[in-house]
Amino acid sequence: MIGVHEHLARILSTVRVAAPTRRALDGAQGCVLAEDLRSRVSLPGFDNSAMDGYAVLASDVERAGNPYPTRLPVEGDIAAGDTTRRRLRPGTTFRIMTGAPVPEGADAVVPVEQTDAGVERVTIHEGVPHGRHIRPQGEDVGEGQIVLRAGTRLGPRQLALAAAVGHGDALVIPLPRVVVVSTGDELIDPGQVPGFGQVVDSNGPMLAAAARDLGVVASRVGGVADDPETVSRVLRQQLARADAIVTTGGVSMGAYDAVKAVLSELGTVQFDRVAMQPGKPQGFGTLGEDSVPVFTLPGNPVSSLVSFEVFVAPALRRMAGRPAFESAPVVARAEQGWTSPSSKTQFARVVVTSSDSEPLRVRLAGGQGSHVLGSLADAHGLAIVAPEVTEVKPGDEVLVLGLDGTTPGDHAVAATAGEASGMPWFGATAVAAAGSPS
Ligand SMILES: Nc1nc2c(c(=O)[nH]1)N[C@H]1C(S)=C(S)[C@@H](COP(=O)(O)OP(=O)(O)OC[C@H]3O[C@@H](n4cnc5c(N)ncnc54)[C@H](O)[C@@H]3O)O[C@H]1N2
Ligand code: MOO
Repeated sequence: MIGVHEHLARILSTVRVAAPTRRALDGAQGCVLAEDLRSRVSLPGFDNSAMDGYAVLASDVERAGNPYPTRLPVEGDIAAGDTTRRRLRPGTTFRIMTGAPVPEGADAVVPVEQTDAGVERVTIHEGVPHGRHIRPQGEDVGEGQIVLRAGTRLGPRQLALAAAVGHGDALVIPLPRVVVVSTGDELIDPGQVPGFGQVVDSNGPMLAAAARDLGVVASRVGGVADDPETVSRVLRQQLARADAIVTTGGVSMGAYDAVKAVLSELGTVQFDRVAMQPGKPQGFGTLGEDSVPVFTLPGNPVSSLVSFEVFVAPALRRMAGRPAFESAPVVARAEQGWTSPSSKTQFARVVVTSSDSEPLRVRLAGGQGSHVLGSLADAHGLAIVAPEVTEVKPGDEVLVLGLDGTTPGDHAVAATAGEASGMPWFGATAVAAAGSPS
């Protein structure tokens, strides 16, 4: 038997970051940048108004107030999108909208609320100092400045910035395309009612969803018969469209374990018994001319999910140009005791709870058998119990790896502190403390 770290090390030293390719921003979400992006413009691109109001020379309105307001003639309107260059003559004003270019000669904007909102002439009740409510050109980003570094993952905010500074595309690491292949004569498609001896393919939808949750592209082939010729044909077909293949089932000691039979002859896949529970029978290697990584996961549903989280997810992140582990396990305290197999790393499915003042706490999410799907759906994380530990006692500290890309405790904080007390972070105090927009 080999250790979890040995199997993972072999995987991570084999998989490669995909070759960069240029993608339109709309198709680059979730990709990692393979180049530094420089701003092609300055942001804002021109001095513009932060308020709906009147562009003025501040000195013209400095005396405006009760009981003596200032009256100015309005030379016209400037709306956002107005591309005419205008000049403000001292002693006059333009009505201006938020985002519209400030006319040359104006050095402040009086918000409409401080006026009588006049169209031809405006009465200003309260003046503004020089520069007020003008967003100066280049205040945010300077032209030529590097705004996003190679290695940055493009999420909504990064895509917004890339677009705003003049880019329509970017050189990125493409998202790996994963194909999940479920093998087993007993499998039928989701939505069908199983007859005696039949089992619905739940691993396929689960692992494809887990891969998408991770931010890669996933598809699946369900119910592949436990017959070497069929498995071999399906794998060869999928090689053409896959950057990684994940199979489930057919890798233990059974007489009909076709995946093992086929891949023992093809490619570099090596089958090992990994000292972990669940997830003992594992295989990994590459296949085809392009050395596509192939992960053969055990068929038991919990075993396949744990194997995905521990071995496949880090590899896919690495292929996508991301760190293999983006969030470290957190420490939590066991609420109850449980046993763990000797000389194996145990990945126990746990429910995580938290309260404001105490450390995170965990309890087992129901039965721990490798086939137990009901409680798998309730779990928030996997408690990692070291091989030398055979018993976790109440109060012991354990490390917990989040499931579905979450950090353990996040959901618990939301559920306990949030819903129970009316989402205090959206409360009146929090909003007032955040200040007013400009
Ligand atoms: N003699 C031994 N038998 C077994 C050993 C062993 O060491 N010696 N290891 C056990 C362990 S541990 C595991 S894990 C399983 C792994 O088995 P396979 O990978 O060969 O998987 P199958 O036999 O095909 O299926 C196991 C189990 O999972 C169900 N299954 C399979 N695919 C799916 C799917 N897509 N969706 C839902 N459920 C699925 C299948 O019906 C079986 O019940 O081997 C032990 N045996
Ligand atoms: O590894 Mo099996 O996954 O122990 O049930």
